[in-house]
Amino acid sequence: MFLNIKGLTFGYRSNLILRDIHMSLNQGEVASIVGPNGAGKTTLLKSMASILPLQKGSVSIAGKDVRSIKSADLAKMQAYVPQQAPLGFPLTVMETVMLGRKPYIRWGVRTHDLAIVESLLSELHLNQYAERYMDELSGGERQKVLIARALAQQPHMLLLDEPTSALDIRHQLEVLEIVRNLAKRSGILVVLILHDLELAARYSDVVYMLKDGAVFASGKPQEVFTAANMEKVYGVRMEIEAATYGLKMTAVESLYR
Ligand SMILES: Nc1ncnc2c1ncn2[C@@H]1O[C@H](COP(=O)(O)OP(=O)(O)OP(=O)(O)O)[C@@H](O)[C@H]1O
Repeated sequence: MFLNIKGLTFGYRSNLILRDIHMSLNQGEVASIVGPNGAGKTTLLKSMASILPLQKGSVSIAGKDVRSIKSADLAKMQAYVPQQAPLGFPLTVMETVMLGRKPYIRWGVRTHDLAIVESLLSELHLNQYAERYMDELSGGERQKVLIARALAQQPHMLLLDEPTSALDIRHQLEVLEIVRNLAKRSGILVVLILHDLELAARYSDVVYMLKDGAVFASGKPQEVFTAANMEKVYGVRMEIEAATYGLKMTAVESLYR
């Protein structure tokens, strides 16, 4: 297993958020973390990314405890894209994506770094924005640039917090297809937080469904997205059927009325 999480428990002050999480993920897999608002998805992803300190339990990557990996090495192994990133001082799209190369750049930008950035801008159809400043982009365009920056890191593990929330349907599919191809082609482990469960079913090999900070169900999409699980976790009665591309889920009624 490439990523192993054992007994991860985390709290903000006395408030327990994650309870005894166990996860095992392989390279080349696309895994989604789903669950209702406040279930602990972002807290879990930040714990995986070593942004939050480990309080209890362990996280290991390629057999190594993350606490024993130097932060410069960790930056080459994993890339994390938050829901929203602060803009900071003004940078162009090109400069922002180039920041992803930082862990590899010692004395200056090489033609190799430039080639990687240019190929990502082209793959994500961002070339025409290369010289634009980040605050001159739409929310969706900015989200794609942040994904390009993460890919420029050439990580073994890509952690994306709701990468499609600001994107229209065409760009949602574009981004998810790019990351899925990357997982399959380059053997990267991709972990996504997704609220759109049909997209999660369509693009994930494995799904972790959280409820109140614990893993309620995990496995293949069709094993996790059952009407019984949806009712218990989301409090919504749903009809779920197999579709050409994954699963079709229709909310029948909320149980809170
Ligand atoms: N910095 C913080 N300090 C204290 N509590 C926090 C902090 N960040 C998050 N929380 C709390 O932790 C819980 C889990 O938050 P988290 O952001 O992990 O949930 P989530 O499942 O990602 O939610 P959403 O779907 O709404 O993004 C929430 O109750 C939230 O209020």
